[in-house]
Amino acid sequence: MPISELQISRIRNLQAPSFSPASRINIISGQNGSGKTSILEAIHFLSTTRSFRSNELRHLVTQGESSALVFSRVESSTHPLPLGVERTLEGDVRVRFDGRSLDSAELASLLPVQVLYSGTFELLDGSPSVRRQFVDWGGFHADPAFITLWRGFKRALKQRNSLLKYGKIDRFQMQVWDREFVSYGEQLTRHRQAYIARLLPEFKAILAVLLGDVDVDLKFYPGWDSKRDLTAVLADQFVRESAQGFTLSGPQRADLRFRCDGVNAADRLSRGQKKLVVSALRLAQGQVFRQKADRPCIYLIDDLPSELDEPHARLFCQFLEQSQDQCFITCVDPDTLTEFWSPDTDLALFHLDAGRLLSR
Ligand SMILES: Nc1ncnc2c1ncn2[C@@H]1O[C@H](COP(=O)(O)OP(=O)(O)OP(=O)(O)O)[C@@H](O)[C@H]1O
Repeated sequence: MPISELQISRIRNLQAPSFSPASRINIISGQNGSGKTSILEAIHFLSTTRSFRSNELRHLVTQGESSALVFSRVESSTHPLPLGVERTLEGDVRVRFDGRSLDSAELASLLPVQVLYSGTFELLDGSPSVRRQFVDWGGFHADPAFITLWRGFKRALKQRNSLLKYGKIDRFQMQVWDREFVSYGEQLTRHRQAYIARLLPEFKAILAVLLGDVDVDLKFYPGWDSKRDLTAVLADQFVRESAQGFTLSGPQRADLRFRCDGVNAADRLSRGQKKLVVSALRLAQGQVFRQKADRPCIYLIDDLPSELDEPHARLFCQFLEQSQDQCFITCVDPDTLTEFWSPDTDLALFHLDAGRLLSR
């Protein structure tokens, strides 16, 4: 569902910009500190009630204000529908869509976003939790059952960990949570594996175009030795877990492993190559989403030209153009980017000056 109208209030330095984005490509230019990334953050906030740059709301909310608000209209098969998200520093969250409240899962499913920004490299060299989030984004959008499994697993893990942490282990209670942990954990893992199996050919095909001869191998690690039964793994590690006070193996330790020429890809690739690998992953993720859901995603791409030479930036833009997704792309100088699109692509240019948005 593309966004056809946006009104942003009380986010960073933005001076209440209100605009009608193009259904396909939106290029937002401006000098350093003008607020380009903040526009992307505002759209991310609309889709998730969070920033992608900071876990703390107070950084997103304009200094001296007490809440952030983004109002929008999103296209539906008939007419644009209103969607508004507001969060206060006191902790209240209000999400209203077409006259009713949405929970976070409904909101995420309404407006799926893919983000590429400087922190995106973490997908290759950051902590495993970043890669699990990536896999789980796919699992969540691939199957409505996923969220129930994910929540069930999280609950079992939390209960197990609290029993282990407080030391007085009631064996009967532990068995109950072990059963839940294994049952949800195995189902969750099957969904994750199925998702990666679908993603992999798309990722490889995009990467072959973007990176040419450099081959990057992607493998999913479920979080324990997958040749072994998870129940047996829990039984074997119980004494060590009791000593350490938390669950050692299982889907909470799942990861993706990227290898290039037999070594960790993060240690081998240049920054530009890393950006292309991460872009290929995000593009592949959007492609798999579209095949399944038959609707586009929203891409938020911060400073697209940085790290990329002109031919690679052009190739990347070609993928975006073919995708039919709605894209918001920031850059300092729009001149290079504007010539990458075919004349019939719905394209809008915006320029930001100290938080004020001007159409170009
Ligand atoms: N909570 C806040 N309240 C008010 N202003 C803020 C707040 N947080 C950040 N700012 C300011 O808002 C601006 C936001 O910059 P942003 O990162 O969006 O700029 P940008 O155009 O993406 O810059 P660059 O090209 O350097 O990446 C900065 O000038 C920053 O100092």
